[in-house]
Amino acid sequence: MNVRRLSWNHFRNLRAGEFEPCAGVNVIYGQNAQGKTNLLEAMWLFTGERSFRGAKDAELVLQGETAAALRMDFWSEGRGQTAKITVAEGRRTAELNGIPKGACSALTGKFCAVVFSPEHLSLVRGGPSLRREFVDSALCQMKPGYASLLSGYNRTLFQRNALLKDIPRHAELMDTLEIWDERLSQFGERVIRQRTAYLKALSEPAAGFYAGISSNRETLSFVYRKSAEDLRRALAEERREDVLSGHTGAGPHRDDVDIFVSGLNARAYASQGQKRSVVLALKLAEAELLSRMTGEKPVVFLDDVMSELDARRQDYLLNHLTEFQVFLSCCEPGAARQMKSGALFRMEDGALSAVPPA
Ligand SMILES: Nc1ncnc2c1ncn2[C@@H]1O[C@H](COP(=O)(O)OP(=O)(O)OP(=O)(O)O)[C@@H](O)[C@H]1O
Repeated sequence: MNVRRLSWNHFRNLRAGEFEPCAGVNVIYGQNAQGKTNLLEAMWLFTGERSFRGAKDAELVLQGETAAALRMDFWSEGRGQTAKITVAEGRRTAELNGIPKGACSALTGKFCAVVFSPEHLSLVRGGPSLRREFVDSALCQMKPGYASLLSGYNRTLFQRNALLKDIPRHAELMDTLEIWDERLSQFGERVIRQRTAYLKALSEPAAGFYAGISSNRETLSFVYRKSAEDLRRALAEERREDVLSGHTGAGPHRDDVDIFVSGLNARAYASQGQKRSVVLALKLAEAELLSRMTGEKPVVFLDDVMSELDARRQDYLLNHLTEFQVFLSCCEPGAARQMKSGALFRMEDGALSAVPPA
């Protein structure tokens, strides 16, 4: 899968323009606030997902204008395809190969990508919910039934928590808790099984990418940490505490993923560069698993990834991710000039220009 050509009109600070990236690594450099992330965001929207910055649709339109338009020619499913996105009146609509598709989510699965942005560092630095979210959103993409399983679990959890809050005022409700415990543990055990299996599959490519990024000097591993070994039993044993707190204390909504760099917990011990490398390895491994499933290599967007990485790690990203089409944004073109192949572009005040090889 790769992007052949992108054109834009009134998308954020990108007024009107187009570019034709190469099939390998494309480096977009420029000073702060020139539009590099905006360009990656424009391409990312063709995955059918929301902006990776969590932006509202109305914010995507150039200030003072009423609509933004994007057009992407890309290679997917063995043929050239064209998709268009229009952002107007606060919503995004799409067209694929000349056919109007309505909401942009209709593009899901047509153009696949993974993205690293500095906010994703909280995957290592932040609390457990972000790590659960990473696994859950990957599973939602890969396993069609997972989203409904997860929402079944969350719905049941919500209902059990509501009941826990009612019990102090209506003691007779205590007897009904058992039904919810049974339902919750059935959903919960399936969620745990799926997450564990995904992380097991992810561990080999993630370890491989991390070994590459660290020039084989460090290792990456992770384990799924359950809040209870036996969920059914934990729910029964902790009923009294749950009633007192009004919350369910055990279950996949409390689980975590422990990440280790060379055997040490990354959240507590990893350096800034190591944390960045961990997130990169996880994202690339996610791309690898997606490609094993779909038979297509997703496009990789790396926003502002180079800072805090030493020369060897930068070299890995620029010269060793040969299987993927990569878009990488950075402030300084220095490291990119060491690229053995690939293309270099300069972004200045929303205008993109190709920089000829030195
Ligand atoms: N809807 C919009 N209309 C006009 N300008 C916008 C809009 N949205 C964002 N911008 C402008 O785009 C610029 C930011 O672009 P972007 O986030 O792509 O920067 P960047 O080149 O990635 O910078 P950095 O290196 O700091 O991350 C800012 O100047 C911002 O004001």
